[in-house]
This record gives sequence, C-alpha cells and structure tokens, in this order.
Amino acid sequence: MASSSIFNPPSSTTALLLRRTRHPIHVGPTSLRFLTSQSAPPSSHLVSFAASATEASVAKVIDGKLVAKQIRDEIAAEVSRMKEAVGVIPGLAVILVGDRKDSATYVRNKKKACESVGINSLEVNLPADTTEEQVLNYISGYNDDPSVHGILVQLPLPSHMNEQNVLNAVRIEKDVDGFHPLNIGRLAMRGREPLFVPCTPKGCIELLHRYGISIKGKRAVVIGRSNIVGMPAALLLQREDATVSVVHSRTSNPEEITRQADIIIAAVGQPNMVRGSWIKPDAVIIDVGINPVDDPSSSRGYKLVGDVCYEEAIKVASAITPVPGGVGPMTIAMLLQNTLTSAKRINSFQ
Ligand SMILES: Nc1nc(=O)c2c([nH]1)NC[C@@H]1CN(c3ccc(C(=O)N[C@@H](CCC(=O)O)C(=O)O)cc3)C=[N+]21
Repeated sequence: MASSSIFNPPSSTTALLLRRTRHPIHVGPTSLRFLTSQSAPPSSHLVSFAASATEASVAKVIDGKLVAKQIRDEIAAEVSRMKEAVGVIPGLAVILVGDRKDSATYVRNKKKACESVGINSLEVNLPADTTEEQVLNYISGYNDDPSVHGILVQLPLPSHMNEQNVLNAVRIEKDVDGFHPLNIGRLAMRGREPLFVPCTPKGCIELLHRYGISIKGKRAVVIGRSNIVGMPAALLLQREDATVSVVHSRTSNPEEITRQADIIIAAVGQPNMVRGSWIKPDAVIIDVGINPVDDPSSSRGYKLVGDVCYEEAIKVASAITPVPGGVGPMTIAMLLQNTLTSAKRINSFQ
C-alpha cells in the first residue's frame, strides 16, 4: 500500500500538529498506518515498535477539536490586531427560529466560540410561529447594520417558511454560511471565487490540509448530496483537483463506488452506515455525521455517532475523524474565520 499512500510529507505546521496529537506517526513517503495502540508508545520505542509491525494496524485519529482550537487562537490574534489598527470588532448575527433543542445548542456553542476569539455576537430567538416576513425584516436590519459582518440563519427553519426566500435575503457580502446561490455558483465555476465557502465542507478540507493529506489527483467519494454539506464538499474537492463521485440514496452500488475512494467524506445523517467493507485499505475518512443514538450508560441517555462505523473503519483506514471531536468543532471555527474575513473585506483591512 505504500506506493498508493495519499499522504505527503507534512508542512512544518503539520509536523507541529502531528507531534501534539495522540499518536506518534512516521510521516513521509510511506504509509501512515501504524500499529494497534490507543495509547502512544514513547517515541524512543517507536522504531522497535514499528519494526514488529505485522498484522493489525489502526488509523490515525484526525483531531478536529485540537485543530479548531489552533484556528481559534489564530483568529483571536487577528481580531485583536484589527481592533488595534482600525478600531473594528467583527460582528456575527445569528437568527434562530423555533425551539429545536439541537439548534439551540448549536447556537449557544457558536456564541461561546465568538466570545472566545473576541468576535461580537448578536442573537435573536424567534418563536416557531414567526412569519417569514418578520424573519426577512430581521435580515434586512442586519444587512444594513455596519456592526454586523456576518449573518447566519440557523437551519432547519420551521416548515411554513420558504428557506430559499430567507437565504436569498442575506446580503452576499455578509453570507458567512456561504449558502447564497451566487456564492455556490461561483464555487462551482472554474476561475471564479466565492466570497464565502460553506463552513462544514471548508472545515473538512482544512483538516486534510493541516494533516498534510494531499487531495490532488486522488479519488474522492462524497456520500450525501445536501445543499449545505455534500454538494459544496464535492465542488471543493473538485477545485482541489480530486476526481469526485457523489453517492446518494438512489445510487445502486454505493459500497462498490465508495470502496474506490482514497478520500471519503460521509454526510448523510445515517448512524454507522458506512461499514468497514466499504473502505479501501488506507483511505482517509472525514465523517460529517452527528447522529444521536440511545445509550443507557450515558448520563444524557444518548451518545453521538457518525455516519461511519468507527470501530470497523479505524482498522481499515489510514486516518479518520472521530464523532464528536472531528468535523463539528471545525464547522464553528470556519464560521468564525468567515466572519473575520468578512469584517476585513468590508473594512479593506489586510
Ligand atoms: N445556518 C446553519 N449553519 C450551520 O453551520 C448549521 C446549521 N445552520 N444548522 C445545524 C448544523 C449543525 N452544525 C454543527 C456545528 C457544530 C457542531 C459541533 O461542534 N459538534 C461537537 C459537539 C457535539 C456535542 O457533544 O453536542 C462535535 O462534533 O464534537 C455540530 C453541528 C452547524 N450547522
């Protein structure tokens, strides 16, 4: 498998990152797969440890929580630099309609994340029976508010609302979710640049970059074709010169197609759907799914699992994102990054 390893030698940033992660790995022209061991052996033992490698190996865990923290630190430094230089503090407005518990949790996490980097957050919570017109009024107010650089309408919206109308109303210069059709259109076109890229797919690609995993020329399979993850993820991978297939609910042979992938991005919302048998040895797996499943042993009564069967995948893949602690924290970090980018652009600050 060494010759088909999709890893490149890491940049210095990556090397730093890898050193701080749980598993020591040898990075270089050969494969990154290494021995089964959840706990890292001391580095001085690594050689003999690796030399005895014969059978079972386990994927490297891609630590989204750690990378997200690094990115938040970088953003915090930029936010204070901008504040000192031009006196502007980036502002993010979040509109939440209805009382879905998961949405409320996400919005709370976004607010906390804003605070942690010095971004101002404005939040409006509207009852489920709010009219579309009222939501449009809020958007229009934030569109015109110079202290707001990003506007996020938490999805899903209540069913009586036309999501398309609402998303189209966000000024493209403040569309930090990257959901405006003009931003998506530019993402799809060669030679064009969107103002913003959707946060979750952007976070997936950022993880690959920061772990030194090359995308160019690789076979990528995206499982799921949603507007917010699957579709933009496929577009982004294609922009990165991958050869991309999209597997969806009407695909007749999803397992066979997925098994050809060097890189898998799973975003379907089906717990443990992708089994070990779907995965080519040494593939890299980015698991976007965040699915609650019953777990009586947990204090919450449930636990979160991905779209990929982690226990099986970790034995086959070369690297994998965990759930939680993988893509989720990256989504929020990319939202903060988009908000900072927006504030810089609006104020012509480099
Ligand atoms: N307009 C809009 N933009 C969004 O970006 C958007 C949205 N609507 N609607 C809902 C989804 C979902 N989403 C998540 C963000 C972070 C975590 C996250 O940080 N999860 C953590 C913690 C999970 C936990 O323990 O609860 C983790 O995976 O480690 C999860 C999910 C953003 N979304």
